[in-house]
Amino acid sequence: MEGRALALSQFRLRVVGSPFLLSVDSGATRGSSGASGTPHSRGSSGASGRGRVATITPEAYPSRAGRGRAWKRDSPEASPRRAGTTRVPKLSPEVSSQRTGRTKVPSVNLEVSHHRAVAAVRLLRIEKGKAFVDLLNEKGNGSGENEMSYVERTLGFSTRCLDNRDIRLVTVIVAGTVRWKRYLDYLIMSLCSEEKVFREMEPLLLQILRIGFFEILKLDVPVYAAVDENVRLAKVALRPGAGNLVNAILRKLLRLKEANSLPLPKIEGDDRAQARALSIIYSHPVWMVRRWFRFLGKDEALKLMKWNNSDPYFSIRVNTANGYTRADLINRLESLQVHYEKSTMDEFVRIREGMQTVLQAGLLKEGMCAVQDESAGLVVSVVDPQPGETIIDCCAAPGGKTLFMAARLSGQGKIWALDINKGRLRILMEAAKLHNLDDMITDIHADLRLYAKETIAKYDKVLLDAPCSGLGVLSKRADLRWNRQFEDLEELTCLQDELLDSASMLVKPGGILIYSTCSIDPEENEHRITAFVQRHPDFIPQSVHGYIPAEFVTGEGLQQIDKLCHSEEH
Ligand SMILES: C[S@@+](CC[C@H](N)C(=O)[O-])C[C@H]1O[C@@H](n2cnc3c(N)ncnc32)[C@H](O)[C@@H]1O
Repeated sequence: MEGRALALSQFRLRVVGSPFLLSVDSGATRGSSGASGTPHSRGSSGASGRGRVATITPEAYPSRAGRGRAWKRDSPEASPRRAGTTRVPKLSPEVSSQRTGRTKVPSVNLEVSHHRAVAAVRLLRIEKGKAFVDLLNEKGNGSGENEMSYVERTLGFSTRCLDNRDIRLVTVIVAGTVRWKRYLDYLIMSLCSEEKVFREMEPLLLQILRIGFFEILKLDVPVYAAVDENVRLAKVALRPGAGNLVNAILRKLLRLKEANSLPLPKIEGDDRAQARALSIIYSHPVWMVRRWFRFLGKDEALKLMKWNNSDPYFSIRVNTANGYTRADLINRLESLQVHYEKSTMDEFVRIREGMQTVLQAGLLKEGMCAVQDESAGLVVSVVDPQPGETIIDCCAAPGGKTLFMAARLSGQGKIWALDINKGRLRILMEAAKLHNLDDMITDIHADLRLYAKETIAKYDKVLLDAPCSGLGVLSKRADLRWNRQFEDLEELTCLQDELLDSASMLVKPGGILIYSTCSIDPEENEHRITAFVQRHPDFIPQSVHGYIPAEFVTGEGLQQIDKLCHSEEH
């Protein structure tokens, strides 16, 4: 008999889980329940009551939980809406000492465009590995004050505190500038009088130029704003000469853009040369482009790069465990005038703009919803938690899927959330408590490879949401493409094999093992399953058809790759 392993790669609809479904070859059915030999029984009780939770779930921000940035508005005087207003407010001494720990009152410089100044400093810090790209955050949790003190220290003056519009602009500029870095740098270098000028450019000046280039080329910001504001920022933050250089280069860029003659490389020559040209035009590392040429073909590689460069939307999952329905969530969004789209998945809505409003309105704190990718929801749909089942989430933290699975159990059943990272596990349990799901979830702080050897516990369903390259989420994680190296893949695939072997030891006879990653790379997906099934002929790959909406499998969404794996008749 032939089994089928479905590999779902997901770049078209920004759907990022690639769940693989494997059942133990015991002839038992999917619906079996009850852990055998499970040592962690705390009893499972219903998820009643209304938890109050402020959570940004990890799907959207996998590596940033608990490290957000926010700005607190100090006073209306300190926050005039636009740059360039004539009044120059001073922050109160109280605010000043809160922010900086010093008694000195920093002067707020209103000559510069505040969001550009903050974006430039943030870009500088990202480049040094000391900040993250996202800015989606609730204001007022204190971390924004740190951010502002970085701005003050770096620029030598304060900007006023940012309002929502500024925060959105910083987010757009920072994410876009990071995403388009290779393209922008190529052009900046081409427009410098000599390469040395670019190579030796001081870091802050380079960030200001990148912002100007990005605004002109990708945001179509009016000339006077893109040129004048960035020139002024360079003059004030650096020196007049720096402003003159920015002025000269940006004006040169404008002329070339108007004449439609940007000095970009031609897509010609052999595959290697074409990959190099495309890596500049679409701003990706060359090794990724070459890899996608090989695995996907040129056309698909191109589509993927365009997709990675598009603005992501956010998905929000309504928290049914707290008694809310999607209609409740939609009502709230409408009252907040936040535009949304319904997902084909019942619990989800999509938001392109207005996330800041949702956060500030406290919808997450109320436990009404969580930010979660639909792709993560698809993985949970493939797990298909049934009341009464025992499930172990082997790489659980910070817990987006654990919480959704627990909600789907409708108060009956039990989930064990295992992770090697204690801090992330703590975040998971705090969220579980706020969602009133903590009775159903037990955390296990362990290395899965050791835990699997030592325990006798077996579970109905075992989810392995493995650590991966994240190559399927490049549009949401703008910096990831620059942080990943080709060599990472080999290390990751070894770890994935080890974790799969360990996870398989936890599946009870007749149980199910689900493997998912947020990568589109076949080495991390199909190849791992093929290798696993060869090592473990007692596991039979199953189709995920019937578990997730067909749209995600065959439509504009997930690309479906069917792969036949031979297994023994049973
Ligand atoms: C992709 S993330 C999991 C995301 C999570 N499933 C969710 O939905 O929020 C991978 C996780 O694997 C954990 N991990 C890595 N190596 C591990 C190991 N040897 N044992 C257990 N967990 C591990 C990491 O700490 C990380 O939290």
